[in-house]
Amino acid sequence: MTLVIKGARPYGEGEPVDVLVEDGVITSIGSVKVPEGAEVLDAAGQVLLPGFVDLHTHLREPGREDTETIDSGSAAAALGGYTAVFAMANTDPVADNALVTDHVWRRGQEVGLVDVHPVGAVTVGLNGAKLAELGTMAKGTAGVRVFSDDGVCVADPLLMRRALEYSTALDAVIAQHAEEPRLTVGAQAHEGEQASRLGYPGWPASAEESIVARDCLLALHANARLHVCHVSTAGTVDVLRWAKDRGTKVSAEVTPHHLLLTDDRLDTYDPVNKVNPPLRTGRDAEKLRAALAEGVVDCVATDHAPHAPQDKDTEWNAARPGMLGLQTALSVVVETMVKTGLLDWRGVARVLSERPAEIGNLPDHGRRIAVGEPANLALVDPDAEWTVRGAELASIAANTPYEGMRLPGVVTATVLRGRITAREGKIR
Ligand SMILES: NC(=O)N[C@@H](CC(=O)O)C(=O)O
Ligand SMILES: [Zn+2]
Ligand SMILES: [Zn+2]
Repeated sequence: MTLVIKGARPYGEGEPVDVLVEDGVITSIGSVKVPEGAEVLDAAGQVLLPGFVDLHTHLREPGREDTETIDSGSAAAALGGYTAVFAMANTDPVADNALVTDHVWRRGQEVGLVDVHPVGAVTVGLNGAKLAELGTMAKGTAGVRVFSDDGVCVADPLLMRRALEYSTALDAVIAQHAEEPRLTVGAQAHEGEQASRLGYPGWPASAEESIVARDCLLALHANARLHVCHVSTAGTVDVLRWAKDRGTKVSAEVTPHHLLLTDDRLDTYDPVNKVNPPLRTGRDAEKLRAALAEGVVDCVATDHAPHAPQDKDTEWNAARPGMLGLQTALSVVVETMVKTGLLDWRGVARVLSERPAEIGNLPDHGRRIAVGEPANLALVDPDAEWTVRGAELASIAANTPYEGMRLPGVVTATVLRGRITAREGKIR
């Protein structure tokens, strides 16, 4: 299996080069004579990046295969430039045991488009009452290294403390959906002017920030690793900075939608904009962008959350929160971070690939583009634009908030272990 990527610029830097890939490994970079029988990817004018890694995806299998499967979600991921994704545990049944986590891993490998790493639940049934068997999931075929009750918060501080303590022995990380549930009862939108005007019960910033602060302290005292899911407020950035300065082993992600969208969009009452945590203010989005550029927020994770029309196209209060993200993430990062001069392509590689691979403990993803390294790669046309159409995305569900938007940056090919998984918008 030989592949030559012709004329790409790694990290968008320097002169165009050819990259030779043999048996899944980069074996030469420079001017490459195409070996007989080799596949050629013409990459003139394109940026070559390490394949993206998504720490936060909802694939809905098992349980809601009418909205997304490991198959359809893997296709969306490959088309979005991803070579590895972490599938959240809030499925039905919940991924709170090795039977489910090993199934998700094996099914992902069968599909073969992207490495699907199951996230294990922290508590049995996501009920927040009893720790799940983290050790059994870690020792299974899937080798689970990320645990989360995402969708709900591990609100009990004693249970969170135990989970953090236990995770250190497994070399794992606890990813927290930071939402103090007592502060968000009935909440429908970011607590602020816009929610008051529209008459929605508010989701206060303090519900997120208080849990992040608490968990940082728990992690610091346990010398454990904490990952904060979908950071959405300016105040959380301040808490993270404080915790990191004190040596807390905390990492954090921001979603593309919290970088680009604000609660201004709620004027239309369209539930496509309903998400948890809610879209915040322009000031929050601006601070999140700066924090991502600086590294206080480590990476971008999609929180790709497919929903069926009957659960989403309803009146606002009844609609499920969440939005698609896998195929639009790169473009939203280009729009918010590259076009604004906050990140160069090296920075894009850091926030979409290198840091998430480190946090998720994936040794073969997020690697340097260099000889001897595994060929997990994404090729991006930096000058192209495209118009988002939910119906055309690979996901079964179509709940994209970017419908009809024109966005910059097109993923033209994705390579997993030397094999092309997506090319020119089509799955291979
Ligand atoms: N983000 C969301 O609004 N929804 C997620 C759950 C979650 O990430 O909290 C989902 O599973 O649909
Ligand atoms: Zn969540
Ligand atoms: Zn989520």
